[in-house]
Amino acid sequence: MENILELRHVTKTFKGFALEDVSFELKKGFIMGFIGPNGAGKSTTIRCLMDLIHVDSGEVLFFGKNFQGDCTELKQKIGFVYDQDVFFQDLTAEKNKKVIAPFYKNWDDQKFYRYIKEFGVPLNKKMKSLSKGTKMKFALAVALSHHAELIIMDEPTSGLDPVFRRELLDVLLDVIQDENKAIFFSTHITTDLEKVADYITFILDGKIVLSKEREELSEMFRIVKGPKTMESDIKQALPIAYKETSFGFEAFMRDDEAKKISNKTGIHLERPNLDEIMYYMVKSRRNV
Ligand SMILES: Nc1ncnc2c1ncn2[C@@H]1O[C@H](COP(=O)(O)OP(=O)(O)OP(=O)(O)O)[C@@H](O)[C@H]1O
Repeated sequence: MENILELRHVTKTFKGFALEDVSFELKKGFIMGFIGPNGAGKSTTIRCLMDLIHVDSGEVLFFGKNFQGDCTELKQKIGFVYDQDVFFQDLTAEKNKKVIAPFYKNWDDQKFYRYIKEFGVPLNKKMKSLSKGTKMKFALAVALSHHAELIIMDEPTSGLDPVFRRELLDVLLDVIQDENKAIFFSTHITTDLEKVADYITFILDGKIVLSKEREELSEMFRIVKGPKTMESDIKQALPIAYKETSFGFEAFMRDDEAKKISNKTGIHLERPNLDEIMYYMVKSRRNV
């Protein structure tokens, strides 16, 4: 199956922070969630792939091709939602649309107005007077209205109320019905990803620690709970993270390690959700 997006060994160094050897791929027909704690490098990675900042080394391929220096054609194929104000703040939403639409060969006015109506964006108000969430809705409507093949979004659901967030997830699932498209977005709201993401890529301290199918990821780890008397058994089983609780202990470990001790009396295994996976991985800062 064809990769719609591929990063190969991308590095970018700032004073005090570096993206190191960032590699992952996204195939057509799938949604990938990009997660990691504050300052892990999500926005920097997205800026690198949108060529808003230049990579020091490595390669970014879209549709199997390196578009470096030939972004005009590429931008037609990508719907991009950025985490900053990119529209003309003194113009109304309608005027912004009039400026933007001609840049896209496949601009679809009907689709745009349908989303604007569905999302409840007032077109006659100046951008600067719109709330953060409404600006995000406008940005989403634009990104979805030019038949882009790849939608890239930096924290699109932050600032959105839970009702609209849910509606947006439905829109994303609808977009991905077309198996030639793909969606890549960063977020801190992992419950959104539990609903829609096929793949999860996790970045920590500028390095990719995981890029896996969501289903596979949920089978990869276990939270193991047990009484204090089992402490030495658990420590021998090489937990990724371990903490004492009022009942005994809680350990985060790989499923294959957890299985080895699962039949011992008092041991209880739970499947972690994405928040818990992120929590323990960040705490341990260990590669798996
Ligand atoms: N232009 C820059 N110059 C120097 N440092 C930068 C620059 N841009 C980003 N950084 C640093 O890179 C690190 C990663 O920032 P980035 O915005 O990519 O993180 P993030 O994962 O998107 O975080 P958040 O979840 O808080 O949005 C931070 O320490 C940030 O200060």
